[in-house]
Amino acid sequence: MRLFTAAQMREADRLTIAAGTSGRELMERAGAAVAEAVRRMGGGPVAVMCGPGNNGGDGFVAARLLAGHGTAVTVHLLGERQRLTGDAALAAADWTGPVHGASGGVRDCALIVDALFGTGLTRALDGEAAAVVEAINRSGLPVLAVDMPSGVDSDTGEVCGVAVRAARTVTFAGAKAGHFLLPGRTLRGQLHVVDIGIPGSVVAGLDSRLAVNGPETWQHALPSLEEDSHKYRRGHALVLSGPMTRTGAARLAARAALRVGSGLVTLGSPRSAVLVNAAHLTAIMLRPCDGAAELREILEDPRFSVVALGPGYGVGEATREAIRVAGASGRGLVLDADALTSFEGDLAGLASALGGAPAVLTPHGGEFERLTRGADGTRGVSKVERARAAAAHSGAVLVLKGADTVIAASDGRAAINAHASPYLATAGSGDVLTGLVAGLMAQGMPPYEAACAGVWLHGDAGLRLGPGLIAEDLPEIMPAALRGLADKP
Ligand SMILES: NC(=O)C1=CN([C@@H]2O[C@H](COP(=O)(O)OP(=O)(O)OC[C@H]3O[C@@H](n4cnc5c(N)ncnc54)[C@H](O)[C@@H]3O)[C@@H](O)[C@H]2O)[C@H](O)CC1
Ligand SMILES: [K+]
Repeated sequence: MRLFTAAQMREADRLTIAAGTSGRELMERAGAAVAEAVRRMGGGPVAVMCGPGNNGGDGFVAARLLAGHGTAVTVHLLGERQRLTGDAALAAADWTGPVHGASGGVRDCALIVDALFGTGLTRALDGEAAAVVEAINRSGLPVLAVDMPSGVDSDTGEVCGVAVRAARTVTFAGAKAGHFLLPGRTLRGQLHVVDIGIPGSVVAGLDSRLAVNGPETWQHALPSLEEDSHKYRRGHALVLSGPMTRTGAARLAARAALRVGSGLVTLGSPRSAVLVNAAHLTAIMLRPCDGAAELREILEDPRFSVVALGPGYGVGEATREAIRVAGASGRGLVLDADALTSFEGDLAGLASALGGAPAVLTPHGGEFERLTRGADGTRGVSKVERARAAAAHSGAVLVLKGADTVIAASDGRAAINAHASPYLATAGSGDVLTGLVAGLMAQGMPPYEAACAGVWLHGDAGLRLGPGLIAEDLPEIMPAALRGLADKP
C-alpha cells in the first residue's frame, strides 16, 4: 500500500478539481463515507465535532446525511461559523440544524465524530482546541476520526500538542505516512481508506515512493530455488564474531542467515573465541579471523557473497578498518551495532569506508542518532525523511529500527513496517535481523528488497511466536514464515 503526504493529497485534490470534479463534490463523498462508517459502528446518537477547515466540512456533510437517515446528531463547531470559507462554508450552510460550541462538552451521545483537523494541521494544538481534544479523550466514548485523529501530523505521525485517540479512522484516496508512523499508528485505530472519486490515474501519478512494507513490493525478488540447486549456488555469508565474551550475537546472526536460505554460512572468529564458537556450531562453518588483514585474505575466496559485521564486534579503529576492507572487496555488507557506533558522528567516513559496496545499515534509534550526528536532514523531520537523508548521504540502505521500522534506499524509495510484534523487543532480536538481511543478500537479493523482506520476516516470526519469544526462537520459526510467504498469492 502506497502512502501519501498532505502536500501530495492537496495536489491530488487540485488535479481532480481541474479535471472537472468540484471540491464540494469530493467533500460530499468524504462526508458520505464518514456517515457510512458511523452506521457500521452502530449509529447514534452522534456528536460531530467540526473544525475550522475542510476536515470540519466533511463533518458537516456527514451530520446532514446521518440526520437525513434518522440518526440523532448534534453538531459542535470549534471557532466561529462566519469564519468558515470555501467548501467548508458551503457544507455548513447545507446543515440546517443547530450548531453548538465545541467547548461545552458532549452529552447523551454514543459516538463522537472527530472532524476537527485533518491534513491541514500546521502547528501544535493549544488553548480551546487542545481542551476540546482532551475532553473527547476523557469522555471514554468511541471516536471515529475523519482523515486523521486530530492533533496527529499526517506526514510524521507525531502528536502536535495533544491528539485524539480514535477507534477508527476513515481516510480518503490513500493512506498517509502518519497513519503508520508512531504514535499516529496507535492513535488512529482501525484504518479505512475510501475512494472519493480522485481518479486512479491522479493517485498513480503522485510522486510517492513511500509504502507500507509488504510482500507485494519485494516478493518478486525473493531467492527462488531450482529443482537441481546446489548449496554453492545459494550464496555464502560471512558473519564476523566478537571476542571471547561477546560471541553470541554473531552466532544468532549466522543461524538466521542459514535459516533464511543462505547455502553456506561461515563464522569468522577471533582465535581467542574459536573454541567457544566451535562448541556451539554445527552446520555453520568456522574460520579464524583476527582483524582486517586476515579478513582481506578470507575475502580473496570469491564464493563469499556477503559480510555481516557489528553485533558484539567492538567499537574502534580495528572495526573501521575491517569495514574498509569489506567495502573495498565489493561484497554485500550488512552493518549493525558496533560497526555503526565506530563511525559515531561520521556518516561521511562510513560512506567512504563502504566504497560504494551494496550495503544495509541497521541502526536502532540511539545508534542512528550517534551515527548521523551533524549530518544534514537527519534531524527534526519525520522518521522517513531522516532515514532517507542518511541513505542518500551514505549510499547504503537504511533500516531505522523500532516498532515502526523504516527502510529507506538512497534513491528515495522507503517503506514503513507495521508487520511486527512488540515481543520482538528482546535481547539479540536485532542480531537475528542482521543475519536475515545478510542471508537474503547472500542469495542475490538486492539490498533494498533484502532489507524490506528481512524486516518483514523478522516481524512475521515475532507475530508467530508472541509472548515468551527469545531471539534464539526467531531463526527456528523461519521455515514456517517462509512457507507462509510462499503460499501468499
Ligand atoms: N482529497 C482529499 O483527501 C480531500 C480532503 N478533504 C478534507 O479536507 C481536509 C484538509 O482540509 P484543510 O482545510 O486543508 O485542513 P484542516 O481542515 O485539517 O485544518 C485547516 C484549518 O485548521 C487551522 N489550523 C491548523 N492547525 C491548527 C492548530 N494547531 N490550531 C488551530 N487551528 C489550526 C488552519 O488555519 C485551517 O483553518 C482533509 O483532512 C480532509 O478531511 C476534503 O473534504 C475532500 C477532499
Ligand atoms: K480529524
